[in-house]
Amino acid sequence: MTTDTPEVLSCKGLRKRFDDVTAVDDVSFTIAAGETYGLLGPNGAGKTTIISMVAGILRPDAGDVLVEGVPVSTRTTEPKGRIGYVPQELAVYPDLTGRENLTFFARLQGLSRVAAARRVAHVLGVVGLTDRADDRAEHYSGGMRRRLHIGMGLLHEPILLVLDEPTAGVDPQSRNAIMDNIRELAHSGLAILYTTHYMEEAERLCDRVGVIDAGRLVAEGTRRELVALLGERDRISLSVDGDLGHAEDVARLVPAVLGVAARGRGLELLVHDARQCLPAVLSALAEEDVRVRAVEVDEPNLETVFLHLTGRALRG
Ligand SMILES: Nc1ncnc2c1ncn2[C@@H]1O[C@H](COP(=O)(O)OP(=O)(O)OP(=O)(O)O)[C@@H](O)[C@H]1O
Repeated sequence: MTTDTPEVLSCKGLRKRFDDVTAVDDVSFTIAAGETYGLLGPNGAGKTTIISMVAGILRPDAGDVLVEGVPVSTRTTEPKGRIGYVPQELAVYPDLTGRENLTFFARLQGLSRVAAARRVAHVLGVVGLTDRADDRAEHYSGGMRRRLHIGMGLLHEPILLVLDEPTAGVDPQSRNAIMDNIRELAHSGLAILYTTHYMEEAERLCDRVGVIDAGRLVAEGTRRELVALLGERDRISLSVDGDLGHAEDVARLVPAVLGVAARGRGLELLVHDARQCLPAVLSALAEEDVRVRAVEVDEPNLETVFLHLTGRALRG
């Protein structure tokens, strides 16, 4: 890589241990301007630890974070000023209006009264809260509070926006609004680093995805590139009655089954050829009195990729 590459963020060989837990193990990736990069992994995989190091809040044991080629460290303010960091915990004052919340942070960042008012009005528009700007935040929905929170990360005009599970705990409609906001921000040229354990979000929103498992980046690429890692493999979804753990154990023993994960009220199976192996799966389950209510053969998705790479489900 040369110094004039268009990468906004470059992480090289990041490592972090907490006592005897290796939270992040040799993670490297880059994000270009206008690109949305998703870190996808289950709870505890190390996503928050990675982005805390990117945001300069946590010092890596090894490795570097560079923003436009300039190292980020916990001791310096530059180039942290180029990063908008939106952590999981909401920092919204409920008894202030949306506009007052943003103005408070804009003034803390040293903007004059006039400059703050102008910037806040712009950010309220970006996050779609102009109509409700003068209502107190305590009357906002969870999704609106999240968007206000994202707005706080945009006040200082960052070039890199870092979002830690920004849709956690919001309803599907608000989730869509948040994702629309993020897409617009990427179109405007921001580089976006996004963490999620929702496969659907990563698939819809991210140009490239880094799959994180137990602190390691186990694969990286576009959705198409990641699915191509599976080769000629199919995904079978089964809805079953009764003991899901037992059904999972039975399915795992069928020779043609490459991976099994319990999900919701059913099982996801990774197989070589669904049509060929389905009879064996169904008869093995029937022999063990597992009742199958529905069978679907689907295109592989990022969940299947995760199952293939780790042998486990992304989420239960
Ligand atoms: N301050 C800390 N002290 C000790 N262990 C920690 C600390 N922070 C994180 N860990 C551990 O490091 C690992 C990675 O945690 P991290 O929060 O980065 O995962 P995550 O992928 O962001 O999960 P989640 O989606 O639940 O936030 C976990 O095993 C966690 O328990």
